[in-house]
Amino acid sequence: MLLTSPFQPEPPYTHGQVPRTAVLLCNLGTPDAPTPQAVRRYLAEFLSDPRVVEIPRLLWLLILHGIILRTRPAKSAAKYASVWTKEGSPLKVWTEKQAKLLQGWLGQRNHQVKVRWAMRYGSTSIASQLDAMKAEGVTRVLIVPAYPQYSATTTASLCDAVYTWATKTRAIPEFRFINRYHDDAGYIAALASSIQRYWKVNGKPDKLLMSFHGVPERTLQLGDMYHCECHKTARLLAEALNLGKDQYQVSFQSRLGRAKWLEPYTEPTLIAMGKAGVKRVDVVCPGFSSDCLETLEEINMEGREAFKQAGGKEFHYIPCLNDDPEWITALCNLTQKHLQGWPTLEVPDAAVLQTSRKAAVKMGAKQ
Ligand SMILES: C=CC1=C(C)c2cc3[nH]c(cc4nc(cc5[nH]c(cc1n2)c(C)c5CCC(=O)O)C(CCC(=O)O)=C4C)c(C)c3C=C
Ligand SMILES: [Fe+2]
Ligand SMILES: [Fe+2]
Repeated sequence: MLLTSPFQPEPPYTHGQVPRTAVLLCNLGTPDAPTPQAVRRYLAEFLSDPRVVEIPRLLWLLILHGIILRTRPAKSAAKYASVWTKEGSPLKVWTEKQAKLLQGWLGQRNHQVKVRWAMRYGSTSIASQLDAMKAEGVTRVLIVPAYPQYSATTTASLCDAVYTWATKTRAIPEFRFINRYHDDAGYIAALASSIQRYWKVNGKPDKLLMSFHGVPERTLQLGDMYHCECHKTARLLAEALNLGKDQYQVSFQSRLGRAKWLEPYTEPTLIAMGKAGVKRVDVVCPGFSSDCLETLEEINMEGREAFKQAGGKEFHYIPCLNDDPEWITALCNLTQKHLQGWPTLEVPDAAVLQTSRKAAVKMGAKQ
């Protein structure tokens, strides 16, 4: 039966049992290839987002197009090439794997929930995944950011992408957003276990450096709680590891531009440690749930080099949680908690469907 009225039920409603609740695991995004052209495309979209760079628009667009997009893509592409895998960019590979595992974990608990993954910038966009979900008859979507700490530059920007898609959509699904899980017990325990496992094999360092992605300091003055959430994660992690205040440090990496960002910066911290006679430092990046350019290249390559050149002897990089089973379990528990009240196994109501069809026909819809 073909209906053309505004009350037209969407196709999946006319079929049998369909999963109608979905989870969308969202990460930042990454270039399609480690080439200057692909990196330029990615950076142009990323750095044009007013959530990411909050300086007067015209001035920024001049700097972005006049300087940054002329110089950075080639340099960044070479860095991406140094971490690229056969399957593609590590950020994409891990995010895809996490979504697959989360689907399996939730399935084991008898949830008829479809799990998809998306990137805020670049391919496998949030809009394309929401379109695909709608085509599958999904009516409720839980947005799960890959960022444990809330920042307007990342988390809020994901929300913007969802809302923008919604402005162009007639029948909008119900949405829920997880904003933060920086102090989630499962996330902290997974981090602590992965570090303890690493130390069991490799011994312990003189210092553990917990390096988080930086943001401009101004965002803190404007009310972004990111800085505080990173420090809370670090404190809880140190407590779980039984570390004294002199055994760990927090720093912020990946600064871009000349403005002051959250301090202390990671690289100068590593240099200061090397100069101060710290023999072994282990670096962990608790704010990144997947290894990516910022951890594999900036920390494990550039950071290592900086520490050693400053006189440090041993540098260890402790990988991100990636596909760690304890982490996937924590993600599953977190997801389940936020799905509460949403039936995740549902049979479409045939009576309601019949009534809406009759109403549509009455109003002139063709059969
Ligand atoms: C003004 C610039 C940037 C802000 C603010 C920012 C915040 C921010 N970013 C992440 C997570 C990631 N960033 C990644 C790469 C990356 N970040 C910036 C700039 C800002 N980030 C740039 C220009 C790049 C691209 C790489 C480069 O050219 O240096 C990545 C890795 C992407 C990958 O492909 O591997 C992640 C992840 C967070 C969590 C955050 C704020 C809290
Ligand atoms: Fe970034
Ligand atoms: Fe970087």
